Amino acid sequence: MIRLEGVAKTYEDGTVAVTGLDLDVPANTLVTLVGPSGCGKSTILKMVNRLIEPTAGRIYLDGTDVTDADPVQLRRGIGYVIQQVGLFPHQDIATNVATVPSLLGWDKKKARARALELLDLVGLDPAQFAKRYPHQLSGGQRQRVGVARALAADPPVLLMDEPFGAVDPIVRARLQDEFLRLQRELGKTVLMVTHDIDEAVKMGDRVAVLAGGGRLAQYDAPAAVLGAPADDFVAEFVGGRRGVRRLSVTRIDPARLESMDGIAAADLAGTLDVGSTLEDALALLLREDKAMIGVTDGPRFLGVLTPNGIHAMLRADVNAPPAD
Ligand SMILES: Nc1ncnc2c1ncn2[C@@H]1O[C@H](COP(=O)(O)OP(=O)(O)OP(=O)(O)O)[C@@H](O)[C@H]1O
Repeated sequence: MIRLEGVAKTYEDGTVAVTGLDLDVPANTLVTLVGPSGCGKSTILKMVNRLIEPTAGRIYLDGTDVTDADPVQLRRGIGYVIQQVGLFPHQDIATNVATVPSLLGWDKKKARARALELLDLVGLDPAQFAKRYPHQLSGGQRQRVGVARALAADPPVLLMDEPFGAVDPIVRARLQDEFLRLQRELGKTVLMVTHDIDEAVKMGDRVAVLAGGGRLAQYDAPAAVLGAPADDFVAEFVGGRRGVRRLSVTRIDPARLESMDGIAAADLAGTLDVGSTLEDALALLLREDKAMIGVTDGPRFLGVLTPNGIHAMLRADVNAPPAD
C-alpha cells in the first residue's frame, strides 16, 4: 500500500503545490485523484516515484520510506503510465514494452516473451503489433502500449497520470472498461490522476477530491462523493448532475426487488445481471419503453426492478443524504 503522511511541496519559485497531505491507498485498490487544473495532482504522483522530492512529510510504499530508496530502483518497481505515453520512436513495440524487464536484467528471450504476453493482455495482437513502430499506431493503441509497458515487470504499484486523456470519448470509454477488467484480474495498487469526475467515480474504488494547494477535500467511495459531498467545494466540483452520475456508481440491490407474481414475461424490458448499475437498468427501461426489468444472478431469477426500486436503491445507497 501507499501512505502519504503530511506531504508538502513548495516549488523553488514559491508555488505551493501541496500542503500537509495525508492519504492511504490500500493494497489492491484503485484510488483516483481528481481536482481542478493546477491543484497538485501530478505533483503528488511524481513525489511517490520521486521524480519530484517533497518539501516535507513522508511517503511509504509497503511500509518502506521511499526517500530511503534508490530512486532508479524504486521507479523500476513502480509502473508509471502518462498521457503522452513517451514510447521510444526508434524501437518497435515489443522492445518498448520490454524496457523495464531489460533494465532489470531479464534475459532477452524472457523479456520478449513477457512483452508479447502483455500486448495480448491489453488487446493488441502480438503478431500484428509487436514489430510495428510507435508512429504506426493510433492514439488508443499507443495508450494500450503504455499500459502494457507499465505492467511488464509486474510491479505491485501503478501510478497513472491521465492515462486515457489523449483519445476520443469512445476509445476512452473502451480503454477504461478494459483497464477495469484487467484490474479485476491483476489487483494492483493503483493511484490514478484525472481531472474528469466521471472518470474518477467510474474507475476508483475510492476517490480523493483535491482542492487548490493539494488540500484533500474528501476521500470516500464514489457513491459517497456524489451522494454526500463533504463541503461546497466538492459539491460544486462534482456538479449539479451528481444525482444522475450516482446511477452509474450504484449497483442493483437484490434486497429491494419486487416479486414476479402476476407479471407476464412480456411486461419485462429484458433481464440484467445483479452486478449491473442503475444506469444500465434505466437505459434498458427507457430503450424498451417498459417499466420492469427481470434481475438474474447467473441462472437464478432474483426478482423485478421498477423505477420505484431504482429510486429506493439510490436513496438507500451507503452514505447517501437522508431522503427528503
Ligand atoms: N516545476 C515547477 N515549478 C513551479 N511550479 C510548478 C512546477 N510544476 C508545477 N508547478 C505548479 O504547481 C501547481 C500544481 O501543479 P500540478 O502539475 O501538480 O497540478 P495538476 O493538478 O496535475 O494540474 P493539471 O490537471 O492541470 O495537470 C500548479 O500551480 C503548477 O503551476
